[in-house]
Amino acid sequence: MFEKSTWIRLPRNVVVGHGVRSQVVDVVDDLHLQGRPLFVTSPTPREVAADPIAADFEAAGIEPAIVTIEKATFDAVERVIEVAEAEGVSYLVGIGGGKAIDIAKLASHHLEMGFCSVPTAASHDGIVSNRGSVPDGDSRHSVAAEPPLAVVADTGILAEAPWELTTAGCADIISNYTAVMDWRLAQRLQDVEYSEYAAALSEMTAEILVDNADLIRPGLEESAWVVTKALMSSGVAMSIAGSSRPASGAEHLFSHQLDRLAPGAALHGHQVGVGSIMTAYLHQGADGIWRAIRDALASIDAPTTAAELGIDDETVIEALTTCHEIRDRYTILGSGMNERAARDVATKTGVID
Ligand SMILES: NC(=O)C1=CN([C@@H]2O[C@H](COP(=O)(O)OP(=O)(O)OC[C@H]3O[C@@H](n4cnc5c(N)ncnc54)[C@H](OP(=O)(O)O)[C@@H]3O)[C@@H](O)[C@H]2O)C=CC1
Ligand SMILES: O=C(CO)COP(=O)(O)O
Ligand SMILES: [Zn+2]
Repeated sequence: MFEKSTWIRLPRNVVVGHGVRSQVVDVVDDLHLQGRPLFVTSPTPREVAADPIAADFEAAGIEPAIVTIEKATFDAVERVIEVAEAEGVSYLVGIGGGKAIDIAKLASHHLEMGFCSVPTAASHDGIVSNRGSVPDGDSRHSVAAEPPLAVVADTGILAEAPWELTTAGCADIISNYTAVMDWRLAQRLQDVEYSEYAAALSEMTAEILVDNADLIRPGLEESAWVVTKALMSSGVAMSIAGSSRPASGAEHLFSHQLDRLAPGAALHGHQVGVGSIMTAYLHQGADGIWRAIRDALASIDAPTTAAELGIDDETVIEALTTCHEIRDRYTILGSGMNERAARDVATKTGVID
């Protein structure tokens, strides 16, 4: 008898466009969310978005509680939970980059409350996904969490955010190519759970972004539009899969390990982009897609070398040779690369000198 079942949890309202920040009140109303919200934000997003949105709520007769967090830590998640309980709020709104949104996501999961995502930076595909990522001891990768009930992405705000945040979001999407290669490999060799729909959506998202790379330029609001739609699509692929597999393979292992070895040196998306150049080479060799990935990254001003990441060559080698250990996720790295092989791929792809 066929007994498989699946739950795909997706946002109900996705609103993207110029000036849609002022529609957060309407979106919440449309979802029939009652009572007071708790806004979870961080310092700059508070100024550019959370305070004006709070004014819209006040004008509608709803007084939001606000927590401003400085760092993505479990202490911050605890603080948000405490404030939510003390203020008697009934839903959360994460307003900011990945830090604020992931903290709101994890807190809402714990509180069993709905939450809405209002990104102020198109910096990675966690803005829509059902995955939350907050450093936990040595662990840096995402865990299952609450997906947002709604996403409101104001392209006016996203276009004014620092350009490198947008190029990081693009690179996170471009890395879907190698994430899907790893997922297919793991399915063939380890029979891991696999969704052709999620894999196809993730790959197609990377393709569309690369095909539109010439629209991705600083100061162009259309760039924010193209990138945000890709981030949404990639987040949906993760929700369909019920895991981050469609958007996270060995290139993400490499990035998570860099986060431990060189904390804060580079943005998540930039690290996975450089990782993707190398893991594409490992999958397909010299004549494969690695050059196209490198050229697409270069064309949008994303880093393609260790030096551009601000990370030294030896740290790249250490991350490459150890990152297979950090998670139970089968990838092209198998049971690990030795130092010579790591140096070879990093040199041949120009990531190190
Ligand atoms: N859930 C998932 O699948 C994933 C989650 N992540 C998580 O996301 C976080 C990283 O995300 P990221 O967005 O880079 O980090 P942040 O939220 O820290 O934002 C990066 C920087 O951009 C600033 N900023 C945000 N929006 C604007 C704006 N509109 N204008 C000017 N500055 C702005 C922030 O300011 P300020 O410091 O004032 O807040 C911060 O300094 C990490 O915690 C990581 O673990 C990463 C990948 C995937
Ligand atoms: O960043 C992600 C997808 O782009 C999430 O992946 P991880 O599960 O590896 O954290
Ligand atoms: Zn990512």
